Amino acid sequence: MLVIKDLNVRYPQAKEKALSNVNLTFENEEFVCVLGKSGAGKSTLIRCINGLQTSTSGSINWQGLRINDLKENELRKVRCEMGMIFQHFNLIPRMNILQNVLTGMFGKRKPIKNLLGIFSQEERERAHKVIEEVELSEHMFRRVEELSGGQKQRVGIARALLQQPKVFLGDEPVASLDPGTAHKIMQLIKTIHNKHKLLTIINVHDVTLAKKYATRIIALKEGKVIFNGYPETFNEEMYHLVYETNEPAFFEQHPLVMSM
Ligand SMILES: Nc1ncnc2c1ncn2[C@@H]1O[C@H](COP(=O)(O)OP(=O)(O)OP(=O)(O)O)[C@@H](O)[C@H]1O
Repeated sequence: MLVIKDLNVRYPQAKEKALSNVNLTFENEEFVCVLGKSGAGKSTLIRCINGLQTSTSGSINWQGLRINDLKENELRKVRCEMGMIFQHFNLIPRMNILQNVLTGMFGKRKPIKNLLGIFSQEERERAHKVIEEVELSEHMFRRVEELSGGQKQRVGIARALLQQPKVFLGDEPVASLDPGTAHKIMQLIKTIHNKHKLLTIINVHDVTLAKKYATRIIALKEGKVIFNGYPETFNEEMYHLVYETNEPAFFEQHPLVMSM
């Protein structure tokens, strides 16, 4: 269980808080999508959860451990339990898929072994298995720079999966992809989420995707939680409030999209 209590984040020199009195509880195996306008605080929230961003006040408890009080080596262990995928993939372009995926193990190994690129047979086999899970086995030795965006995100997912995480975090993982590919990647994330029984927390801009895949939606506005509930209850009124727009909500106009 992940419990966030009275979390506040104010960046140095910032006038407003990026997160303001955030209180949230996540049960293991939930699939949560976080919505909000640009600048609402979504990335800050994700970065706080994996300890990349320190909080100004408040607490984050993961399985009874207070993340924001941990020393660097303890934090490293917690981060190993949190696989992360990114909008721009954060891969090493000149390295091949297998080499990129193997970096997912780095947190749990001796630095010298990482530096020399020494991996046991068992470690390589595990890497092959996760590459198979994201359906990239036949491209294993291709350089990442030659891949499409969707394939790159599959590599990112395989790398995170190799960590054997308990939490899967995504900071806009489908924002750089076309709508069809975005659906395929969300479907893959959901399949992996179900198979590995992960707690998944993902920032998305696309409400339709959130409503289709999430078991819960959280919406942030100016650093505050303004919606926390079932996807089906995130309605047009809430859409207008979150995105400060009078435009009709696409998902309400096209019920067929919801049944895709
Ligand atoms: N490193 C930083 N230093 C100062 N201010 C920051 C920093 N990172 C984010 N902010 C500010 O904190 C607020 C929340 O930003 P955050 O990136 O968390 O929002 P977001 O909802 O993820 O936005 P986007 O959808 O555009 O990625 C914004 O006002 C932003 O300008």
